[in-house]
Amino acid sequence: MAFLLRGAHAVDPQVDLDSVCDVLIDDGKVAAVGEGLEPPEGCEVIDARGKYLVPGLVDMHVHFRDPGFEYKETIETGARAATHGGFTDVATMPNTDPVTDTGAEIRYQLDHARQAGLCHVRPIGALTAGEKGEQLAEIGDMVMEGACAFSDDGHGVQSAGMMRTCMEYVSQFDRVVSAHCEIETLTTHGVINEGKASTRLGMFGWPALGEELEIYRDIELCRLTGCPLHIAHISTAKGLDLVRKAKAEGLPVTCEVTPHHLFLNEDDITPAYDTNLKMNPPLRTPDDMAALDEGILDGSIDCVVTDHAPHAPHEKDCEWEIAFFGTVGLETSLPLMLTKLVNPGRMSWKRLVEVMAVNPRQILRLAPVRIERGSAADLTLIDPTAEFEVTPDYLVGKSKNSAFMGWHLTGQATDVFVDGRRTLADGVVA
Ligand SMILES: NC(=O)N[C@@H](CC(=O)O)C(=O)O
Ligand SMILES: [Zn+2]
Ligand SMILES: [Zn+2]
Repeated sequence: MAFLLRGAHAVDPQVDLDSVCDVLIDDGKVAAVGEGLEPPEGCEVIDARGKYLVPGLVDMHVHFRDPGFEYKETIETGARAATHGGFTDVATMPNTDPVTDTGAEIRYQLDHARQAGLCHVRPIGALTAGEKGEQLAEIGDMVMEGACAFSDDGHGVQSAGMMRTCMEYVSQFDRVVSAHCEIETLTTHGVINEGKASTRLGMFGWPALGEELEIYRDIELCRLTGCPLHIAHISTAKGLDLVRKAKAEGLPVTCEVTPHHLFLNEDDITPAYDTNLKMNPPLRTPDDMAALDEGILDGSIDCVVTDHAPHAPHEKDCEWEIAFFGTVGLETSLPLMLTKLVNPGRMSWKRLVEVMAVNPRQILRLAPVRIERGSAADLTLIDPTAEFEVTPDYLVGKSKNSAFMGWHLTGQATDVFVDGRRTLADGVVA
């Protein structure tokens, strides 16, 4: 099937493209980019005037809960949510049951993703067997089967010696270690950021120091081992300063931020105590939020990820202390970035494409996708003016635990193409 997208504003900093043009998709590839293109026989013409066309969006940190917790999300329902959110690629974290720590588990995910037939699913393998932090996982086997990166996300690897071994081992392959930075002896029992929020509410605090110390440790291990390091869901101003310094020294260090840490802080938790605002790491202070905002705009933060963490109603509809950690995010990430940063003119479209498409592909060692002849036709078409409210019905994923429920947002993906197949058509998942 061929498609001619007419009159979209195409943005791709990789080929210095930022103009209104036509794009022809044929045989899974971008077949032509130009003005006044004529549709070949049997080609579907899509009126894309007023919309933006960008290289397909990538979310390099999601939890699809499959296998093991399919009541929260499956690879199929997660892929539907990703597609609805405008993504062509997602990288899935290995804290499944069993943990994704062997080649067979990587193959399971790729097989199920193929059956779903929507976005590309790029499995991240565990660093240690069972994410127990004791023995190396089958890292070589997982590379062979297609693991795009390695992480024990859900925890930090607590032992510095074990983390060193992991990084030495991974450094033999062209892969990055994504580190959930948290020293658990500092965060045990914590349910909310330590400081004003924990004191006022009388709840166990979760200190920023737990993240900052482990970021420091992992940067030094990166220096020692040469293994590329990616800091997952960075949430503190000091942690970001450490990443900035490491980058300035030329170390192979990158980091990501979530929309919830960019657009919410600990003061948003009261008065409602909405447990959808309980996540790991916790919402931090307004000052941390301001530092992350600066970091995503100035290039210190490399990409935006959702940490899409689906949970069932009974795991959230309870007291704050016992609620599970996490919020879904795939279907609100792009709309939030547009509403809060791009539409008000604080972030350029070029920068949006860098943080949501170009940089995550680089970090995951995926082939680049460009809006130029011959590239894979993995593309996202965006209506920056579409207004909607985040409601349970708007979310097509299996779980509805969104920290942004009830928000009014402007801008969303209308169409997605994956290898030239139209997986989202006028806002409807194929
Ligand atoms: N972020 C969360 O609050 N939860 C994640 C775990 C994680 O990303 O560390 C989960 O798997 O539920
Ligand atoms: Zn994590
Ligand atoms: Zn996570």
